Amino acid sequence: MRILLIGYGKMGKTIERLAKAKGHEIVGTLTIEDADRLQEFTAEQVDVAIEFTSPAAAVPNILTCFEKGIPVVVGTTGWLEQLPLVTEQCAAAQGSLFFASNFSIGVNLFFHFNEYVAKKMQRYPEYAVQVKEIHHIHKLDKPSGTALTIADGIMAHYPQKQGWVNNATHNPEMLGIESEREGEVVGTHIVQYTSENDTFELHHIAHSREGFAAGAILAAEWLPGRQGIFGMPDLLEL
Ligand SMILES: NC(=O)C1=CN([C@@H]2O[C@H](COP(=O)(O)OP(=O)(O)OC[C@H]3O[C@@H](n4cnc5c(N)ncnc54)[C@H](OP(=O)(O)O)[C@@H]3O)[C@@H](O)[C@H]2O)C=CC1
Ligand SMILES: O=C(O)C1=N[C@H](C(=O)O)C[C@H](O)C1
Repeated sequence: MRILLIGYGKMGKTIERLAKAKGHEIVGTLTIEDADRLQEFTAEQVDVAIEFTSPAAAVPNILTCFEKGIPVVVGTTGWLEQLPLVTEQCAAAQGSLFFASNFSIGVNLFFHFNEYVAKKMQRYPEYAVQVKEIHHIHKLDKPSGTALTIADGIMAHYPQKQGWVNNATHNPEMLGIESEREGEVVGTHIVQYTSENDTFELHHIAHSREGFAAGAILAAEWLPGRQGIFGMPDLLEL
């Protein structure tokens, strides 16, 4: 497959290495310096674009891919408040978008078990639930996209929660999401249930970026030929 990499940082470079090892061709790598070059590419030259940039850059890049008819796989986090606009534009342009806050297979299984556990635990009000995420110091968005997906999964089963706050909280109507930035931590997510007597946790630790990159390449192999907005549950049939 001919892949255009929009964003050539930590993720773009990892994806390039794994995609080439699978026999894919990288037709271009774009950074902030040459972002305008996206305009030069056409759907005839590119089978799929993979976008890992920054919260500010993601939506313009997605909309440009729609205009050009280039299917786009997006891993960038921190832009989801603009999902209604993206959804509208995707329908208008008959575009193809695959988005995941986290492309790792392990994290997507974690999402699945998180919902199962939340559904059970909400029957036991003596347990307080909170989410914690730890990432490297370069990360721009807070809370992480993954933590927000985890929070959605918990809140779906806790009708008393009105929303989330980005810190620990004793307010039973809010879900606390703690964010920690530390060194080069790749990505750690924890869901913690605590009572006076005990604590139990669901814990996911990414050891490298290869799991994210491998999932994004699977999505890029799956997306062309499909129209609409898709995510990991579609790909993994979870
Ligand atoms: N969904 C998932 O599984 C994962 C998601 N992420 C998310 O992906 C995003 C990128 O992460 P990461 O690779 O670590 O970040 P980096 O900062 O290492 O890389 C970002 C890259 O995007 C480039 N860039 C910025 N703006 C533009 C633009 N307008 N057009 C083209 N390129 C641009 C930067 O250019 P320059 O080099 O010139 O600065 C850089 O090359 C983040 O939002 C992160 O949260 C990360 C890991 C997994
Ligand atoms: O910025 C990162 O590095 C990561 N971002 C994603 C997120 O915001 O959840 C996924 C992963 O945790 C790494």
